Amino acid sequence: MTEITAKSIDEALRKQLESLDTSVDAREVGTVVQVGDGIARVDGLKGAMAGELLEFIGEGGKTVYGLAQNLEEEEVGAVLLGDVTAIRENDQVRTTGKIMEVPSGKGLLGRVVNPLGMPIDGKGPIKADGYRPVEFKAPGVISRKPVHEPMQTGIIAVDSMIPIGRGQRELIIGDRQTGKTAIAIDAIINQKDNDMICIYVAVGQKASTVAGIMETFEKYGVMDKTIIVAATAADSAPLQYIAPMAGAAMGEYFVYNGEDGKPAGPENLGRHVLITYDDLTKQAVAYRQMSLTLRRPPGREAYPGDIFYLHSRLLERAVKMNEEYGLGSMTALPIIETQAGDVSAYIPTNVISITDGQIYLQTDLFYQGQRPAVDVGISVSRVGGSAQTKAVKSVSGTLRLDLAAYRELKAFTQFGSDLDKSTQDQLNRGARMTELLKQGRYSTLSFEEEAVAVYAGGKGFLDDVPVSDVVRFRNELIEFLRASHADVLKKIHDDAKFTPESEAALNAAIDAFKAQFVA
Ligand SMILES: Nc1ncnc2c1ncn2[C@@H]1O[C@H](COP(=O)(O)OP(=O)(O)OP(=O)(O)O)[C@@H](O)[C@H]1O
Repeated sequence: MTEITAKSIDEALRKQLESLDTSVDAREVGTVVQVGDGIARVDGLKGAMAGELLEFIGEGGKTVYGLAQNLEEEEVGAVLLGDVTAIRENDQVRTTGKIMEVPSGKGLLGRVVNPLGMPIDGKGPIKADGYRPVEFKAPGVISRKPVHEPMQTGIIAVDSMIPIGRGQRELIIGDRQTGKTAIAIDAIINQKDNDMICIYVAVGQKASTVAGIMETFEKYGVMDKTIIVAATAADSAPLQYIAPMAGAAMGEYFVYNGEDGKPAGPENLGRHVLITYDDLTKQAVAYRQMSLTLRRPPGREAYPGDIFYLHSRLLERAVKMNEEYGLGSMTALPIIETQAGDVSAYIPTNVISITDGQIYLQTDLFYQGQRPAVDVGISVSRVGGSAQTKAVKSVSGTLRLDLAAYRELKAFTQFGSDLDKSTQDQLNRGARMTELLKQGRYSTLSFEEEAVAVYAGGKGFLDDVPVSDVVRFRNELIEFLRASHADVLKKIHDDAKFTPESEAALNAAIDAFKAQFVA
């Protein structure tokens, strides 16, 4: 008989353990100590990670998911994402070992989903190609490329003076009811005939508004390449908080994967995505609500200290990848609502400093009938210039100057009526150029049409057209060119710039149009 020693016991146990071939489920289990206002305090989850998905087991085994937010010494503070009423004190909570993910893939195109990726459009289940984390570390500079391709919005005022490039983050900012959403929607509608995939994230809007937007997209034929992620005003604060990140995650699938669903690379090109966050003010308010109920210390305007980090983390995810990573891009158009034009409030200044430029919309202009109400004097695009099409760029320089001179002179000449001819000419030109920038909703133009419109103004073809007829002149001129001089438009489109030949042909065409235009 062999002698039993500590060593032999140790060996025997070791052998037995090695022969076991089941994986060990090392999830922690804790209990709810307190629940209310959509948040829960959980005891016993020492190893929970920040942002980890927690599984709450409620009444009758019903599972509700939550997000671990506050990691304290004794407890974890979590926000609940589902049916809050199903969770009571002493219910079990398990860690899942992963951070929150949303379904992604082509199956989501044409659908309206909530921030968890569940369909809310009544069109049946969604077949996802995979899952992506809602929090994703933005790629570093080494894998990026400077922004260089245009992202046309089809709006003359934006494309000519505040050009946006693929991969850029351009803020749309203004008071309520100034046409912020209208610009974002027109930009999506303008992607109808190109390779752009669009995502519209609605935060804290009415469900009826979201339904209206879906109908608009369907009407203009872009819904099949668009995903609408909606956390409506009736949804809980955590859902509104997560919505922009969920939308970004759904977009990233297309940027980082090729057409075949495999990772993008030099041979397998990534796709282009346009994402609009409508709006980040409401997301910030939802996050503030969450943070206060979690008893985080309030900072400026009662927002938590990491609100800047929240928005910068989100907007850094807009990218233009380089050749090695498949050249995909994600362009972000965040929207921020200001109160009485106050851009120096906390959230507006934060987002202004994060983005690559902003489109300012002004209430005064809106009510004067200047729509879109873009204040071109203070709107900027910091990187889009290098992405602008040459045709538009060559005509927009004079437009900017004409408008700047006009603004200055107009203020100055309000007091006197005796004007010399050159001042009068500048005022006339400016008034027409300002008029030229007026554009109705859902009437986006291609870049060659925009270039032609600005060209006509800059070359003085409008100088003898009454100001009240300028918009009609522009619209009819474009119709005329489309109908009987499509070759001129096509030439400008193909060259992407004005050549002496196309200019001569265009001048002749505009003259022919003017001869039959009745003012
Ligand atoms: N270019 C335009 N031409 C005519 N009407 C416009 C134009 N742009 C916007 N509008 C009208 O202005 C109103 C406000 O537009 P929109 O809802 O886009 O503004 P918003 O700033 O997003 O508003 P909210 O503060 O409600 O989010 C709408 O009725 C819209 O139809």
